[in-house]
Amino acid sequence: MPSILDDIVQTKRAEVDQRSASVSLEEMKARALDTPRPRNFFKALTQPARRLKVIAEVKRASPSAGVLRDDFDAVQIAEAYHANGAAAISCLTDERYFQGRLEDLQRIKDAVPIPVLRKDFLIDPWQLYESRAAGADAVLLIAECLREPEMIDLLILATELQMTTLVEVHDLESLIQVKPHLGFPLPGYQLLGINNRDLREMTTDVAHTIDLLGEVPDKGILVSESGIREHADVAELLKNGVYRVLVGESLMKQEDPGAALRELIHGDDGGESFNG
Ligand SMILES: O=P(O)(O)OC[C@@H](O)[C@@H](O)c1c[nH]c2ccccc12
Repeated sequence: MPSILDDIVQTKRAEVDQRSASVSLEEMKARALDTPRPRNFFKALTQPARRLKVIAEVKRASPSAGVLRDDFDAVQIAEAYHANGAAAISCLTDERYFQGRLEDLQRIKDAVPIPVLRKDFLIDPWQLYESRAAGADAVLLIAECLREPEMIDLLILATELQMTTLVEVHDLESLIQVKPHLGFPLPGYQLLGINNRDLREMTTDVAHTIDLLGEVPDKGILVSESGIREHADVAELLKNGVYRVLVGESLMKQEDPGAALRELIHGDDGGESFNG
């Protein structure tokens, strides 16, 4: 069954062709190498181990949910996330499907001291240079969007650029395919994301992460992504040894995303904390 990913990737290819016609690969590379060294996203997510780490996502809209909030100030939301316990920020930069902007990432990077992930559909080296030039500390590579040799090339380039890669899979097959490349070309640069959202059915189920755990080579680099709505979801993941989560929609939909993040981390009884 075709998924929306096929459409998105096609749009991205056209976008990259168009944009690289006005800014050449060489020029983008020069801009990237002229940017300060990235913050260590990998370390922020893995140290100390066995401690809940939340990547809080700044996302205005999504194909599955439409516009998530009307009053949207990317920097203000990122600052609220930082003040309420986020280990890192994820910023959607895709314009067409998520109403994001690369400029949001740039402004967030300047405003908060924690590392920032560029959440987009990255399929071409030009986009990795562009990410680094915009201040991204980490990039997303989605296994279902890339052939294996493309994944390998992009993993090498991201590492050369000193950015962490979040390697995302949904399907079991993709997980089996990417497994040997985690820790490549250098350990300490790749995290594994399991996306709980089924892009064909447009459904999410947190249990999906737990279902795939048997094939996860190292839980210490695992991030459970999507559909995490409340503290009970986090508690269930922690019980299964999953300490890292990526959360967007459930926070963005609340009037006060910072307070929502605090509640997600600690539970609304205010007492029980997995963060100590
Ligand atoms: O908003 P949610 O359900 O909390 O999910 C966040 C994040 O996992 C989701 O935005 C996402 C996961 N993988 C992606 C790839 C591209 C764009 C977006 C995504």
